Amino acid sequence: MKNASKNDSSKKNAGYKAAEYVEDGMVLGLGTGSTTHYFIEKVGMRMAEEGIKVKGIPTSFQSLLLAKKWNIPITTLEENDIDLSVDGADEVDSDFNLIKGGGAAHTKEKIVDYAAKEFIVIVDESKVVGKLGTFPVPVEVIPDASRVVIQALEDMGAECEIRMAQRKDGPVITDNGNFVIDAKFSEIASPQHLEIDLNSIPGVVENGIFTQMVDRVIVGTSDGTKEL
Ligand SMILES: O=C[C@H](O)[C@H](O)[C@H](O)COP(=O)(O)O
Repeated sequence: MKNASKNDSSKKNAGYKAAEYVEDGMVLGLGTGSTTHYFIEKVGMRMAEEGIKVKGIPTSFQSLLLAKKWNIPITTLEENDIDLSVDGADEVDSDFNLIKGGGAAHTKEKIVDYAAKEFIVIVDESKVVGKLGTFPVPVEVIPDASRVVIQALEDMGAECEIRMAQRKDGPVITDNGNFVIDAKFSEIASPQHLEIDLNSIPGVVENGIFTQMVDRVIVGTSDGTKEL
């Protein structure tokens, strides 16, 4: 699913630009993925070089490890509100609707990103689309419900695959112990409605459509950034 190294300088430009929005004392939502990697890196560098102090709420085990690497103190939603969350996306449209979950982290990401006072999305140009839906919608599902959820998704017109692990036999297991079904819809007419409809299938934990929550989209290019 991932397109990790291809657009690295664009991802770095986007991640580093987002780190300019971080202020001393902020609690940050730390998204997941190869673009957010650069945001976390730059926040860590600013802490070391400028002496700013922040705390982070990771959205995955991957972002927890990265935060630890850069000495960003970890906190939780129990203890703190989030000032700013920064996260990547697999697709973003002109209304700032997103598909996320290419790294199977969308459930925690949605909790953290929705809870933030400000949410910035960082992408390279390949993620900007006219209409969502080329990228299949990741749907996290309780393992026992997989078959019936696939049936319900197919009834809604999707082609479905349980996401398979690499270097492990069998399905990807999320940080929450669940499976991910990648659901390819031929058309997503209304992201808002689909986001709600998918979550009303019993057994679905969360889906990767994010709507009505993004404040700013920073697009990294090979020589800088632009905003949508
Ligand atoms: O589950 C993973 C996340 O939603 C990522 O933020 C998304 O897949 C984008 O990742 P990347 O920046 O690696 O393309």
